Amino acid sequence: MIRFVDVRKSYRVGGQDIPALKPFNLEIADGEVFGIIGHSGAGKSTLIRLINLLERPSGGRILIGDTDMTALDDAGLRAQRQRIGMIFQHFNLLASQTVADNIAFPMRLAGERDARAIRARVDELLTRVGLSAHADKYPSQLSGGQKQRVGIARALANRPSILLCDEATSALDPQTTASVLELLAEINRELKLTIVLITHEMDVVRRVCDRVAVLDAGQIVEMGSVADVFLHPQHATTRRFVNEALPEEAASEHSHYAHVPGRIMRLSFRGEATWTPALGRVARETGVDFNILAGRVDRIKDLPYGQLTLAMQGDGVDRAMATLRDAGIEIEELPR
Ligand SMILES: Nc1ncnc2c1ncn2[C@@H]1O[C@H](COP(=O)(O)OP(=O)(O)OP(=O)(O)O)[C@@H](O)[C@H]1O
Repeated sequence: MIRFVDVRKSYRVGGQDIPALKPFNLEIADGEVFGIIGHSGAGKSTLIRLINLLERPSGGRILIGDTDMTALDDAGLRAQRQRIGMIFQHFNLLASQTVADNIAFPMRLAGERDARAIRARVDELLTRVGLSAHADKYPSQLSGGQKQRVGIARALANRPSILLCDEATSALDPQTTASVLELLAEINRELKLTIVLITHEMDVVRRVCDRVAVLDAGQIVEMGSVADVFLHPQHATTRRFVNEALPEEAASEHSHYAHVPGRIMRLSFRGEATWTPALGRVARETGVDFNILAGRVDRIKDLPYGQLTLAMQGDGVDRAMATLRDAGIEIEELPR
């Protein structure tokens, strides 16, 4: 477990303390994929860098398991940092070293001298990230996605229990992003690593995270399971991020529905409810008419979900809503 207890962080700029993170508490469970989303300057990098103490907090304590990171001396901190791997937006590979040497670097830094043990571990990691044929290449000979895979292999070299991802897919195209996120999900599943990632894209959170915190101007303004936050965003900042991930619906919502007769409902289906034929049955039973205005079926990590915006008409609308709710479908009436 990673625990932030009353942590705050200010930067000293020109003799003044500028707050970057207001006091907060946060717990990240072992084995979860935890996302931190926020706009530029919200404090995401600061927060993630506090975990391995690349930034020192201005107050409060950061605990990993039973270890108070803030109380360690330099040697203790070096040892703890080996339990924490990190990957970066711009990969931070050593340009003059081969892929194999980049991956071996943290092992050598940790004092490993056995060349055969290093080679065996490098081969194992190259297989895991799908780059076995590229061991002797240099970073400049690789694509962005391949460079990030080297970054991931390097981060895993010393068998960490935590992996920090600092905008790890922001420099990649959508398809490469999807494959790197799939690799992170696989690593989380198979190695039971805790993953903390920061991003400014809700789609990254939706694909890979279990829980998410929304950071706005140095404050956590919303936190919860990705399904809850994604399907029912509460804070204005969260809504903006979710709408960016659902551009069609967001654009059509308020402008186009004004002339549509009936009551406008947004239905959210999760898990099994996504595939049940509840709508047709309820329409037959209650005599309501419905008109589909927008819809989407997708996944939140491994959970199938659907969202439908409907215009419903007829005397049975309230009864239809109650029946749909009984079937496990969440319904929200949109203001007109
Ligand atoms: N080393 C520093 N010295 C002074 N101020 C800093 C420093 N690092 C960050 N800040 C300030 O702290 C605030 C939070 O910055 P931070 O980099 O954590 O945000 P961020 O959400 O990661 O943004 P970005 O996505 O642009 O990196 C910003 O106002 C930033 O200007």
